[in-house]
Amino acid sequence: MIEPDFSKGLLTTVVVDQATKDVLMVAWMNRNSYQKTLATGQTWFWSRSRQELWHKGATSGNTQQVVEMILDCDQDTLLVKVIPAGPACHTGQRSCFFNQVKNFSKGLV
Ligand SMILES: N=c1c2ncn([C@@H]3O[C@H](COP(=O)(O)OP(=O)(O)OP(=O)(O)O)[C@@H](O)[C@H]3O)c2ncn1[C@@H]1O[C@H](COP(=O)(O)O)[C@@H](O)[C@H]1O
Ligand SMILES: [Mg+2]
Ligand SMILES: [Zn+2]
Repeated sequence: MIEPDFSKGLLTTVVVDQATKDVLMVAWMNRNSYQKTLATGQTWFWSRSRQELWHKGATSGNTQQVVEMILDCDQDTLLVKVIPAGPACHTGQRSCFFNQVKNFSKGLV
């Protein structure tokens, strides 16, 4: 099995909805959370702010069932395709990405 490269630190992890392809959240994994994710089929992260192992949904119930894990070309970023049990974001939004900065698409073809 291909192995992640932890030599530069935590694995940046992009979580997408398997069905809609929406980006749900970006978080970080250490070796332990990576192994836990592989072993359990649910997402586990290393919370940088709380400095603790974090099983996504442990308190909210909004766990993420892993469908596929893909490493990028140099193995330092992980894409995880999931089936979410509920909103990914602690605000209740489905995705953490709802703060539109600017939309340049008007007038583009
Ligand atoms: N549930 C979430 C959650 N879901 C998605 N995210 C995103 O995950 C990112 C990475 O989390 P980190 O803890 O590593 O946060 P960070 O970016 O280093 O620092 P902060 O943003 O926390 O200041 C956050 O920036 C959010 O964009 C969340 N970040 C934090 N939580 C908290 O996690 C706790 C447990 O929630 P559940 O796992 O759903 O039970 C609750 O206290 C939630 O407030
Ligand atoms: Mg943050
Ligand atoms: Zn969020």
